[in-house]
Amino acid sequence: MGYLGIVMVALAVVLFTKTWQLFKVVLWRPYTVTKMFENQGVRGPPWKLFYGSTPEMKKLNQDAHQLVLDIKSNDIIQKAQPFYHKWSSQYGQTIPYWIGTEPRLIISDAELAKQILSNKFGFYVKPKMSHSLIRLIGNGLIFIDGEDWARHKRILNPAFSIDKLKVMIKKMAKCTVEMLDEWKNRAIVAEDPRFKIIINEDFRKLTADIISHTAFGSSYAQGIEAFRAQEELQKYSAASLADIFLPGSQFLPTLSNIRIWKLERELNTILEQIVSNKLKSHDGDGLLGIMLGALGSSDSKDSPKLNMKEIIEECRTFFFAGHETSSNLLTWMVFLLCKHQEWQDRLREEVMKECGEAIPDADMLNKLKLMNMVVLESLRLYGPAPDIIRQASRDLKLGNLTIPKDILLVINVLAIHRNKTHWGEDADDFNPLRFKNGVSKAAAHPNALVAFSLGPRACIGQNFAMLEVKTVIALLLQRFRFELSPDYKHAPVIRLTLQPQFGLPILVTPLPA
Ligand code: HEM
Repeated sequence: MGYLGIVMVALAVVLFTKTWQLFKVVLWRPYTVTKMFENQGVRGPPWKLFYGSTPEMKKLNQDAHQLVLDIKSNDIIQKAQPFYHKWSSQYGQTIPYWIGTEPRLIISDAELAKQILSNKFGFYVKPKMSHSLIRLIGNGLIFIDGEDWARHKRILNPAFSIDKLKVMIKKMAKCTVEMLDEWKNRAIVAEDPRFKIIINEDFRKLTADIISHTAFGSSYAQGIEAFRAQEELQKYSAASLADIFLPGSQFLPTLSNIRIWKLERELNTILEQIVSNKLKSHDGDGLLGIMLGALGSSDSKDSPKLNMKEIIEECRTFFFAGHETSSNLLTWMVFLLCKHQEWQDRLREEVMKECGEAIPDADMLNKLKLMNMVVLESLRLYGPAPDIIRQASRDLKLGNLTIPKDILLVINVLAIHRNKTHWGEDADDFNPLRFKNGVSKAAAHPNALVAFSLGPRACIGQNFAMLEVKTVIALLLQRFRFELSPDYKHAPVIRLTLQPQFGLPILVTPLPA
C-alpha cells in the first residue's frame, strides 16, 4: 500500500471511530439508559435528540419566572423547580432526565440520599464542573476530590474547632452590632420610627463583612475589596452559566470575557497582596493564617501542605461558600419570623431571658433551644443549597435500582425536605417544634434534613453558619421588631442558592432601650 493508501486508511479509521463515538453519545447511550430505567419502572420526560430535556426545562422555567406565590404557602417547588413540580406529578419522585446528551437522575428520598452521600468507597464522586462554576466558587474544597481533598480538609478542619469558633462569635457580633447601629441612626433621621429595609441586601454585606473578619483577621478591609471584585465576577459568570455552553467559548475575546479576565486578574492581585501582607506580619489569625501555616510544596511527605495557588483558590471558595449561603438562610429566617409573629415574640423572650441586653457568647447561644429549632425549620423549608450533585463512578446498585456508570445523581434537597413520607402531612407547614427532640427524631427518617449534606463531604462550615445565624438573629431581636413590607412578593428562585427573586423588604421598628 502506498503512502496515500495508508493516509486514507488512517483517515477512515479516525472517521469511523469519531462517528461511532458520536453515535454512542447521541443515540445509543440515551436509548440504552432510558430502556434500563424503563425496565425498572422508572420513567421521566421524553428524550429529545441532542437537546434532551433542556428545552422543556427552559420553557417551564420561563413560565415560572412571572409566578408569585401565595405568601401563606411554603410549597415553593412550583416556583423554584417547576420542572420537578410537573414531572413528579407524572412520573413519581425518582426521575431520569437529560441535559443535552448527559443523563441525570433526580433523587427525592432521604434513604437513597444517605446511601449516596455517606458512601466511603468513592462510588459516588464529585462531577467535573463547568469552567464558569469553578470561576464563580473557586477550585477549593467544594470541588476537589481524592487525595487533594483529604489534604486540604486536614489543613482546614482545625479552623472550625470549637475554640476557634468561640473567638469568631465575637467578630460576628461586632459586625452585626455595627450594622444594627447604622439602622438605629436611620431610624433617628427618619420621622417615622418604623422604616423599610431590603434585608437580603444588608445581610449580603453583613455576611461578607463577617467572613472577611474571620477568614482574613487583620486584613479584613482588603478582604472586603476582594469581595467586591468577586461579586462583580459572579454577575458575569452567572450570566454565562445561564447560557447554553459552547465548548471553547470561554476563550473567545467577547466583551464579557474580557471583563471577566480583568476582574479575575484584579481579584488574584488583591488576594496575593493579602497573602503577602499576612506572611510579612507573621499573623496566624483567621482561616488564612491557618492556611499560610501550611504553606509549602504539596508533595511534602511529613505534614500536609498547600501551595500558593491552592490557598488563593480556597480563599475564593470560602468567600463564596461562607457568605452566599448564610445570607440567604438569614433572609429566609427573617421572612418566617415576620410571617409568624408569635414565634418572633417567643424567640425574643428566650433571647432576653438567656442573654438580656448583653452581646451573646457561645454559652448563651447554646441555651437558645427555641432559636435552634427555628433555624432548623428555616433550613428545612428554605435551605439555601437546593440540590447536591454526585456522579456514579461505575455501574452501581442504589436501593432497588441499578444505576449506570457516569450518570449524575441530583439529590433534590428541596423535595426531600417536603417529602410527606418523611415529614408527615404537615410537611409544608412552619412547625419548629418538630425538632424538639433533636434532628434525628424530627422525621420518620433520621437523615431527612440534608441542608448541610451528610457524610465525609458534609459542609465544613455548618457550625460556623449555625452560630452566625443565631448571633445575628439574637442581636436583631434584642433591638428591633420586624414585619413584612406590604410590597413583598413571595417568589423563591434558585440562582445557585435559594433566594427571594424580588428581595425581602421588611419594616423594622427599634425597641425601646
Ligand atoms: C446556611 C449555610 C450553609 C449551607 C446551607 C451550606 C450547605 C452546604 C452543602 C449542602 C455542602 C455540600 C455540597 C456538596 O457536596 O456538593 C456544603 C459544603 C461546603 N461548605 Fe457549606 N453551607 C453553609 C455555610 C457554609 C459556611 C459558612 C462555610 C465556610 C465558612 C461553608 C463552607 C463549605 C465548604 C468548604 C464545603 C465543602 C466541604 C467538602 O467538600 O469537604 N459552608 N455546604
